[in-house]
Amino acid sequence: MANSAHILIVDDDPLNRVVLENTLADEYSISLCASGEEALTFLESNTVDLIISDIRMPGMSGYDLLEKLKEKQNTYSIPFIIISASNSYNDEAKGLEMGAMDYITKPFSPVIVKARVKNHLAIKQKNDLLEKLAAIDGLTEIPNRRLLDETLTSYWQACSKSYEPLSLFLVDIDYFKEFNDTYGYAAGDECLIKVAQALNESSRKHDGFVARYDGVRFAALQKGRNKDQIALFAKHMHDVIDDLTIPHKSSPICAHVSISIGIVHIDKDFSGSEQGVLKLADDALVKSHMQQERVTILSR
Ligand SMILES: Nc1nc2c(ncn2[C@@H]2O[C@H](COP(=O)(O)OP(=O)(O)OP(=O)(O)O)[C@@H](O)[C@H]2O)c(=O)[nH]1
Repeated sequence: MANSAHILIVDDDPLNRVVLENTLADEYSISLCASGEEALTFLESNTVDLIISDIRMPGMSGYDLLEKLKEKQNTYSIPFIIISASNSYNDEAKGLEMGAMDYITKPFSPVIVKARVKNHLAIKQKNDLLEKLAAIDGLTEIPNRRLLDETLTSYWQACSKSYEPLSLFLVDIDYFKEFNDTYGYAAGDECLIKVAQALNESSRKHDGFVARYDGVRFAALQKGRNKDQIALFAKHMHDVIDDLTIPHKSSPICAHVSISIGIVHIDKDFSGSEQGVLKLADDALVKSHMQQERVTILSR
């Protein structure tokens, strides 16, 4: 990231902006804003890796800007460096306590600014990697249950506000215990990886989300689709897994690995909780198993 990192400089003084830009432009891509308000608007449609901001600016101060950024999920983790003419310990302490990563006083040494920026970008890169790893399932390398819970909450909030339909799928690999017993646990792992990757790829192609839910079950989310489209997507999931043609000689229902699907389709009724919907999807999956249906869709 370091060489292609994008840095936002916020300062009302044009000369300060130019000096900082000249200090960093050789190594990074730089954007400039002349006020906190302008920076907030800029960040609504742009992503940056680090922000360097003055404190005292007309209108919104650097502290106010920092406070606003800390309130938003998409900006709270951007490293924020304060650059200020004030060498008061109180100002420095206030900035650091509010979550700024560093405090540099003006006039500054270009070498020191460069070194500090480089260090903070390296820390951010490691934090981003850790965050990514914490959201990925170790075996299948698709999103894990933690990311599913977060994504379900954000889809749930968005759909209940916009009255868009939301569908939650639970997908189970059929007779997987028998698969492990027949082919061995390592082959079982390989099968899980293939199924997970296939479901993930097809779901991403259709603007959806898939995660490993537990053991051999996966959860998928789709927004804004009516019941017919959902039934069609479930058929597509079956086709994708059928096309893998992974032999399963001990399955009583199919010569190769197959899946069962339970779906809850929520059309406007967002009462209750996300966890309640997961339970309903589980009920739909149990129904699919009991009635030997490939798909069960419950609506509410
Ligand atoms: N190889 C492998 N097996 C796993 C893993 N996680 C869970 N399993 C096994 O998957 C099997 C799941 O069994 P069940 O939940 O009973 O499901 P099933 O045999 O597919 O039965 P139905 O759900 O009725 O189709 C268990 O035997 C688990 O030990 C894993 O990461 N790797």
